[in-house]
Amino acid sequence: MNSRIDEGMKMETELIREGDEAKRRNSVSETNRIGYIFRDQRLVFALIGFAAAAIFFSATAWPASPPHVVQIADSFRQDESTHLPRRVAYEIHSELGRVNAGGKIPLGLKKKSLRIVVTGGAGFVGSHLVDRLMERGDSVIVVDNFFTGRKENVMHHLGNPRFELIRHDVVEPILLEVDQIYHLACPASPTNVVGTMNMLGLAKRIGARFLLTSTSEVYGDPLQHPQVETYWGNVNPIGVRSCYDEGKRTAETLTMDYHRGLGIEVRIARIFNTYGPRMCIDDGRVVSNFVAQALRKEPLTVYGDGKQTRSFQYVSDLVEGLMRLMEGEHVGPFNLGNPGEFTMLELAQRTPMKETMIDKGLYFMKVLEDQICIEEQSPNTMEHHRIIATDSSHHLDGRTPILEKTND
Ligand SMILES: O=c1ccn([C@@H]2O[C@H](COP(=O)(O)OP(=O)(O)O[C@H]3OC[C@@H](O)[C@H](O)[C@H]3O)[C@@H](O)[C@H]2O)c(=O)[nH]1
Repeated sequence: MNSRIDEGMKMETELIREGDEAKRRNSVSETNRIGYIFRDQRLVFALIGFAAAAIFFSATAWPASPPHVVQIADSFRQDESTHLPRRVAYEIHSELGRVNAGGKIPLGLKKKSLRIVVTGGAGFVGSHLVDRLMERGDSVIVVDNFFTGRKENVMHHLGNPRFELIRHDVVEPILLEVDQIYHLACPASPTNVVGTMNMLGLAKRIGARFLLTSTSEVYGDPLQHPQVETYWGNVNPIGVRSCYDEGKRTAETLTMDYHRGLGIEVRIARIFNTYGPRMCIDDGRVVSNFVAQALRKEPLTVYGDGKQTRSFQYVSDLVEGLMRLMEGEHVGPFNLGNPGEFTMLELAQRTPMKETMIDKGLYFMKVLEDQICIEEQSPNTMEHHRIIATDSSHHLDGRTPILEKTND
């Protein structure tokens, strides 16, 4: 019995000794670890490493609120045309750094190229816009049904990997992934409203910024001169061209409704008479008519008494205006035109005819009876000056801009 107790005590003493031994070993290894850290200034190097990493990450990380998002918020405060916040999806889109439509870009970073669809991009104005966007380095999709547009206008981009051409009528919906939509396609028919709805639907679905090309014709036969954007116009709802005027007015209404109701980023350009290369010779406008008639040595058809006035802008000025409008912050209608005004008689007199007309008496053929003439149309371009800084070299005061450029 006693020997069993002795044995137990012995085991207990041994266990205690082993425990002490283990503790001693642990404390020795702890001392070794601490010693290891302090040896050869390892701790100093580790601290320097942490500090460097912290500086690097804080310098390269995106700010919590990127500059261009701040700009959108600022512009919202300036924007009196709406009380709704702007499209959230667009801002999120921007935060991802995939698009920067006019916002500030972080210092040192190259501006991202955009994916842009231009409806009616094979037409007169559309093709010039496409040229500029391609030149800027963007990826451009042209959607055109070629009713009035021509493939030749954009042929020179075929084969460029940043360019796509789709034959499509916008009265049918289309799904594309883009950052911006320039909606130029618009026949003078009631279907233009359907096309606009489809493209607004696309803008809503993909969170793209939408620019509607409207017209000075929304002012109808204006009672105010020159026309400011706040003027509501004087339009005949049942005239022969009313489907165009009223169609564009409805398109503007829809555009603003999509903006107010769904927060879509929208721009509206009210375009005044424009001329330049690639104009359709048979589009019925006064400039192309006069040029065609001069070339055919026919009398110029001056409608009415010829005292009605128009302003004419060169197409490159218009394209510049469209792009600045799209990239800028102005929501709501914006006149794009040239402030210089002419009567149609003056325009006819300025059309170079001398070599082409046999008899000076054939200069003008007045069509007096049933031509309905809008008396005065010219934009109030105070804002236009601010954003476009008009190029006076393109004022229509003679020959070359019309004849040379429309013939190339
Ligand atoms: O052969 C002609 C053609 C037109 N005209 C007159 O010239 C003036 C200008 O007529 P245009 O057909 O060139 O065009 P408008 O200025 O009325 O509208 C044009 O330019 C502005 C755009 O927004 C419109 O969409 C576009 O149709 C009108 O008073 C018209 O009666 C002529 O005297 N002779």
